[in-house]
Amino acid sequence: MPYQAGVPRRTIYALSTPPGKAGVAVVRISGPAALDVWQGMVRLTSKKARERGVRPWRLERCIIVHPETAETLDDGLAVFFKAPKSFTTEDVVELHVHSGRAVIASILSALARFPSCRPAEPGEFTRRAFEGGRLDLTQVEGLKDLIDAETDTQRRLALSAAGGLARARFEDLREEIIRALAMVEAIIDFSEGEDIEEGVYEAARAKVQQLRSKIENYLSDSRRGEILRSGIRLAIFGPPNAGKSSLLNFLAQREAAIVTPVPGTTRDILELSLDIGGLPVIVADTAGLRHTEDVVEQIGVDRARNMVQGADVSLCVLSLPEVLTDESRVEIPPTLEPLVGPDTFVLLNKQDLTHSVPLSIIGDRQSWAFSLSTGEGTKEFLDGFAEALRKRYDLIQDSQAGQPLLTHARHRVHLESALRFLDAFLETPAEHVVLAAEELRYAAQAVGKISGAIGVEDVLDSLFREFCIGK
Ligand SMILES: Nc1nc2c(ncn2[C@@H]2O[C@H](COP(=O)(O)OP(=O)(O)OP(=O)(O)O)[C@@H](O)[C@H]2O)c(=O)[nH]1
Ligand SMILES: [K+]
Ligand SMILES: [Mg+2]
Repeated sequence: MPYQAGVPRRTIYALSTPPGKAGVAVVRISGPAALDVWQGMVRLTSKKARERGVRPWRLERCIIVHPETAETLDDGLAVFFKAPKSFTTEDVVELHVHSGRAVIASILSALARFPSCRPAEPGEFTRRAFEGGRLDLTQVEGLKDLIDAETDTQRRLALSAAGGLARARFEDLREEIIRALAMVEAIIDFSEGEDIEEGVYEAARAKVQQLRSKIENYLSDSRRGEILRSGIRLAIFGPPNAGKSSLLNFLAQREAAIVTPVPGTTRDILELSLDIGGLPVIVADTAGLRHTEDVVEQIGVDRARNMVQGADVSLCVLSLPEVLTDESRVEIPPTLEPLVGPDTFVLLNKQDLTHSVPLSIIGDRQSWAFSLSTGEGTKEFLDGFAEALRKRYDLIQDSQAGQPLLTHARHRVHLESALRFLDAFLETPAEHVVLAAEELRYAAQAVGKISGAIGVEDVLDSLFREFCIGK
């Protein structure tokens, strides 16, 4: 339930670690009655600690007792986070206990004895952190992405969002729009009969021009952030029997796809989520592309083409002995030409079947020659390919500067709408200054929606005073 002023909040509790047998479980309690829970259930083990009383932010040895019967439920540790310096910004108590079904059940049912406490709803601790202003929406998303992260890149991306990088950038943007708005508002308020400094409207326009290129800059990230968060979609394609399914199996390190000497083995698309050099990649194996009378195979071929066209990255696998010319050059088979773009990676498989070394590949596409049968050249491919992906997604290791900002489609939607409002402002002639101001207000709101901030009046008031207005 969202926070309502004047309505006292219930204290919530939940097991914050996964249920099951484990060394430690954490039960979290947040809200005004957290200290009552401490008084009722935590008995500090050391006499000294008992004499000192509750000290916030310190992990204390204790036994956990039932608040009514005083029966010992477990032996563990407890910590009190005093508001507002806690995750939720409320008083929080954490009980670190043994993770066993009966222990947890006894503690949760003891907590239910407090009339001011109730079990937390899913995500409610984070929701309180958001309502308490501890986290904005981008941080909430970052936190969720962090928990879901399966590769190093995703972890890094989520961690910087959770740490407030996106929040700070969007907040800056919103404040700058409000500054421009304050300039325009000044014109409205002071135009009648009073002198206003020359060129204020022009200054506001110049500022909006700047902001618009900043936003465009954020938007022109080739959707890197979203792609990295959800996984790079990679399509493996090529003629039948080139070794596409063998490649998928090599990348997955298991026999995921059927491999046979029969051309046309793969028909349906087979997708796997893999970690390639720390990057999340959704790899799709596809049917070999060739002309066929077989209806089923034809469907597979159509699907393969669509897959390649819709993928973020495509990898063309060819059988080296089949594409090598007499002059040791590689020729892309004409049937594949339309699908092989300048960004397509080319893999020349079955190097074990030929003695000649390929001299060049048409164009300057990145390519590797190897043999999936003998393993020759596969390590070089894997390292080089991961490096190429990192380069393509512009990931400068451990540098926040290289990290894309927009990790959710939602961010893009709001930024695009902000851009439209800024454009509308720029198109509004100076004599319609009231309408122009309205566009800027919408633009600020659109950016505010990214972080979940609402209302601009507060910031407006304080910023308004900063402006130098003629007397
Ligand atoms: N000599 C040699 N044979 C290979 C190599 N890689 C794969 N093969 C063999 O080539 C045949 C075809 O391999 P697949 O992986 O099924 O090829 P594909 O491209 O998926 O074929 P389709 O699904 O039919 O389009 C199999 O018999 C593999 O064992 C290699 O590097 N050298
Ligand atoms: K095959
Ligand atoms: Mg196959």
